[in-house]
Amino acid sequence: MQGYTELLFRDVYAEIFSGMDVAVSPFISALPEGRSKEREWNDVLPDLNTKMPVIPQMMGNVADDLVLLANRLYDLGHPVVNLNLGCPYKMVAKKKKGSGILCFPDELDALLERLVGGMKGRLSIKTRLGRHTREEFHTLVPIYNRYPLEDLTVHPRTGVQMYKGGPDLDFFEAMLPEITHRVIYNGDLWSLSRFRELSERFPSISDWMIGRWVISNPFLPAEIKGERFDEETKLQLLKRFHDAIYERQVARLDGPGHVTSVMKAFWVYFKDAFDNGDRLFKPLRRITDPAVYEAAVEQLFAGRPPVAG
Ligand SMILES: Cc1cc2nc3c(=O)[nH]c(=O)nc-3n(C[C@H](O)[C@H](O)[C@H](O)COP(=O)(O)O)c2cc1C
Repeated sequence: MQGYTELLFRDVYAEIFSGMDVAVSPFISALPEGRSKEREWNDVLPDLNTKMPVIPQMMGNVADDLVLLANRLYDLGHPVVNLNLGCPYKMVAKKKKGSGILCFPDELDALLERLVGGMKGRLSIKTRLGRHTREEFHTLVPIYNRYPLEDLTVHPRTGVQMYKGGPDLDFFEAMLPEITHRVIYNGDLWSLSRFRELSERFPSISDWMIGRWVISNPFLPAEIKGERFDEETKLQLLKRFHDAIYERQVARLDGPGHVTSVMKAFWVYFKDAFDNGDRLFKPLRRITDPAVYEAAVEQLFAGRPPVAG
C-alpha cells in the first residue's frame, strides 16, 4: 500500500508480528527506458529486505518500459513481479493505468502479450473486476487465462467503486471456476471470523492478501495460522508496533510536521485496532508538535483502550 507498507513498515511488522508469508511492495512506476524513482527502487533491494520477502509491484501501461523494469528487477533477484491492474484512483486510471486499463481489454491483451513475451521472470497480476462494471470481468478472465501467470490476485470490486460497498462475493464465486490461475483473494478480510467465513465459502482458495487490515488488525496473519493472543498481550504489541514505527519515522524524516502527518495517516487505519477508535483518534488529529503527539499517545495507551475483537 502506497504510503504505508514501505520497507520501514515491513521491517517493524516482521520484528513484532508473525504469520505473513510475503509482502507485495507499493507500486514502482515504470518510467521510460526502464528507469524508476530511486525511493521506489530502493524499497525492493533484496539486501535491505531481509526480514520479510517482498514481491515488487509495477505500475504502467507501456510494454517496453514495463519489460525493462521487470528485467531489471529480475537481474536484481526478483524472479516474480506483480502488475498493478487494481489502483482505482482517477489520477492513475485516467492514464489507462491500474484499474483504468481494464475497460480497454484489447490494449490490455496487447500489453500482456508483449510484457510476458519480453520478461525474463514470471508475472503475477493484481486486478479488480473491471473499471466501470463487474461484467468487464467476463472479458478479462479469458485474457488472463491466455498467459502463464504466477498467480492472479482478485479484489472483487470495480475501480469506480473505490472502497465503497462490499466486495462482490456472489459474482466472484460465480467467476472463480472460470479462472485457470492460482487465485489470491483480496478485500475486506478484517478478522479471523471473516477469514473463516470466506475460506469456507471459497475452499479452492489457499492464498489471501490483506491490505488495510494489516494495520487495523496486525494479529490477523498469525491468528489465521493458529496463534492466539490475550487482550493484555495485544495491547502491548500494538504499543510496541506504534512506537517502533514512530521512532523510525522520526529518524528518517526531516521536520516535526512531516512526522506527525505520517503518523496521522498511520492512525487512519491503526485506530480501528481499538473498539472506540474514532473517539481515540480525534484528539490526535490536530497535533503538529511531536512532543505533544508523544504525550497524547502515552495517555491514550495508559487509558488501556479495549482492543477490537
Ligand atoms: C492508501 C492505500 C494505498 C494502496 N496502495 C496499493 C498499492 O500500491 N498496490 C496495490 O496493489 N494495492 C494498493 N492498495 C489496495 C490494497 O492493496 C487492497 O487491494 C485494498 O485495500 C483492498 O484490500 P483490504 O480490504 O484488505 O484493504 C492501496 C490501498 C490503500 C487504501
